[in-house]
Amino acid sequence: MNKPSAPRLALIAHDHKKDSMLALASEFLPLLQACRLMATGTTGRRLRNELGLEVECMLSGPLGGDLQIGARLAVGEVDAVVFLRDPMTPQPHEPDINALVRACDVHDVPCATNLSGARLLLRALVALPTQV
Ligand SMILES: O=C(CO)COP(=O)(O)O
Repeated sequence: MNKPSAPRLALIAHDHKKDSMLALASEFLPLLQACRLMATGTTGRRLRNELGLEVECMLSGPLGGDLQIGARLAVGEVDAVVFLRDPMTPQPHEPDINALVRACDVHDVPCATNLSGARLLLRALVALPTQV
């Protein structure tokens, strides 16, 4: 991956939100192709396999993927997060999810947790002068 100054974006979606993430990624494909992407395991593999995006895949969320992204974020290696959470389904790894969102707040990293917020965030990235 050779995009040294590209924004580093983390993409995460719960199971009922994965199709929305794929649709969102299609909508912003040129931007995402220009970003350095990381994702939780299943989300990342779908982005890679279905859209051909280059994505660094962490573990699946329930196995620690959110925590891996949180750890990278805490040391300044993530510029923005799109985390399409499912507010209607209890998650076994709720503490990990909260830890990641908390890390975004602690380190003041923009984090969109629904589609409308994600579109605003991605449009802001598109508007950055160094982008696409
Ligand atoms: O559970 C998740 C985030 O909390 C998402 O993980 P996957 O992308 O591996 O499904």
